[in-house]
Amino acid sequence: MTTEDIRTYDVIVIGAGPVGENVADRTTAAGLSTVVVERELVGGECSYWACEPSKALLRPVLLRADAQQIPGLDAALKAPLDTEAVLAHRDLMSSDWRDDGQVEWLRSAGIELLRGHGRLVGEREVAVETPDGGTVRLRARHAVAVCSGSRAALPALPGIEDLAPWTSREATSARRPPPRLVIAGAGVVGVEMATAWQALGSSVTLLARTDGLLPRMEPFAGELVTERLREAGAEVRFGVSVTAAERTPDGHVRVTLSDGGALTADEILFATGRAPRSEDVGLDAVGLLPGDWLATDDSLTVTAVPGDWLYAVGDVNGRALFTHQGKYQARVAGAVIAARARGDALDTGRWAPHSSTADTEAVPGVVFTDPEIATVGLTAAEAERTGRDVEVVDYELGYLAGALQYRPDYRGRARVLIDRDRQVVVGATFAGPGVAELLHSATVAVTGEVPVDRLWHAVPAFPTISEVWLRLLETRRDS
Ligand SMILES: Cc1cc2nc3c(=O)[nH]c(=O)nc-3n(C[C@H](O)[C@H](O)[C@H](O)COP(=O)(O)OP(=O)(O)OC[C@H]3O[C@@H](n4cnc5c(N)ncnc54)[C@H](O)[C@@H]3O)c2cc1C
Ligand SMILES: NC(=O)c1ccc[n+]([C@@H]2O[C@H](COP(=O)([O-])OP(=O)(O)OC[C@H]3O[C@@H](n4cnc5c(N)ncnc54)[C@H](O)[C@@H]3O)[C@@H](O)[C@H]2O)c1
Repeated sequence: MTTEDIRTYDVIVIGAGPVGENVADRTTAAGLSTVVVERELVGGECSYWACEPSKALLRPVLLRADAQQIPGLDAALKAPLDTEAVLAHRDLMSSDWRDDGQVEWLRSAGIELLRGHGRLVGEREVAVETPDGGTVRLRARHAVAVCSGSRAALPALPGIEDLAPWTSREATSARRPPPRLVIAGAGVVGVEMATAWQALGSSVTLLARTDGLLPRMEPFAGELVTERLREAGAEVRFGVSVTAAERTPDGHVRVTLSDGGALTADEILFATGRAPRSEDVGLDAVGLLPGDWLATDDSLTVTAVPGDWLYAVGDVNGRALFTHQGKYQARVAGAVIAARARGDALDTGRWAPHSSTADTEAVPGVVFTDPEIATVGLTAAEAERTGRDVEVVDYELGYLAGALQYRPDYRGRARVLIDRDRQVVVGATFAGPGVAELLHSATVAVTGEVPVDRLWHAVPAFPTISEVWLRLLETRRDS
């Protein structure tokens, strides 16, 4: 290798998903020359096989579910969805799996793009295997940020390689609804995709190995989603998992279940969690184990590697697997890299600019099902598990004038957790139609550590679903 093969930048970013793009944006804005290495599409999982296509599939389903209950609109909305039109809109929202727009954005932001597969090969060094079969060696003056994301984790079932099951990628990009779709896994991907494909024409069987859906959330969230899925015609089964599955000669899927039962379907989706995309990024070259989550401290620095030059940001660090949270980490990591490059001391205290404190205190998330589930901070079970002394306050959203205006058959519930010592909200869950846009009020209350007494002065407009905040305070006062 000659010296001409080596290109030097201030910062190298591996992976141009939403997180890598944001790290690069922040370091470039700080005046650091930055190259992003991408082996597939600029925009990553979120733009093409996750957030964007899934929400494009779900929006018409949720809107229709609400509108069907509104007098004057109900009759017009009884007909099935126009599946072809929904899928065409999904294609548009996924930019037809072309990344020209995002490549142009990188260019306009002054970020260099190098297409190819990047691997760490030493301290501050990355080798990139380019599409033409060549290798480009990159050297970083300051930092390398691994933003390689995550992929679907499949269960270790015999013969799964020959089964060609759906993962989140096929579930978000399929060209038509399979007549019968079995979904294994009752987390966020499982319930969102069950909601979408049942409405788009599939007969969905959703298998949860737990005794409810969305097991990491407040139990009422999963109960409400189960009710609606069943009303929509899906079969939802608890306490059962897949023990074997095979593709039959006629292309169907034969599924054997842990309860001794069996199912035949056209496709099976494994929505059984994520694994870090870290098996082939050269972790062994820096003394780490390929395939592991890349653990970091709150400044997103990989502390197991000396020298404060290696960062892991977004899904690959396993801290909070959401686009918005990865982008938050990217803003923090960008500030950390820039500060270290200038020789400035870091400010890593709680809620300080160089600490991703929200990853542990206030991760917001919305599940776009009917009804929507919006959560931030702790659940009651997490509070109990971690020994936090909290007051739990519940309110039925269907009692609110704003909820009944929104949808006359409104069913939903809200729960907030109040830290007894500090008298601040440390967790909130809203489950009901249209609650997604309510979530940020709770996120602000949790991150701002707003005293509960002050919340009495935050007056929600009438008649909105936000009045739940007032009702929760009144319920607490009167109990
Ligand atoms: C079905 C589904 C729906 C979701 N919906 C939502 C949602 O509504 N809201 C939300 O907040 N989150 C959602 N998520 C989660 C969200 O998609 C992820 O949190 C987000 O994509 C993580 O971004 P990232 O940049 O860390 O990783 P990714 O988006 O996975 O991007 C990583 C990039 O790195 C590239 N790469 C990997 N290895 C290399 C290498 N060695 N060399 C070069 N390039 C490499 C990949 O090709 C990819 O482009 C959803 C996830 C799924 C599966
Ligand atoms: N709207 C959103 O923001 C959104 C949407 C989709 C995904 N996501 C993100 O993507 C991540 C991945 O979602 P996910 O649903 O794949 O993972 P998840 O971890 O949320 O759920 C996986 C589920 O599969 C179950 N499971 C695991 N192995 C199993 C097996 N062998 N058999 C049966 N069940 C099994 C688990 O008990 C769990 O309930 C989530 O953490 C979420 O943050 C976000």
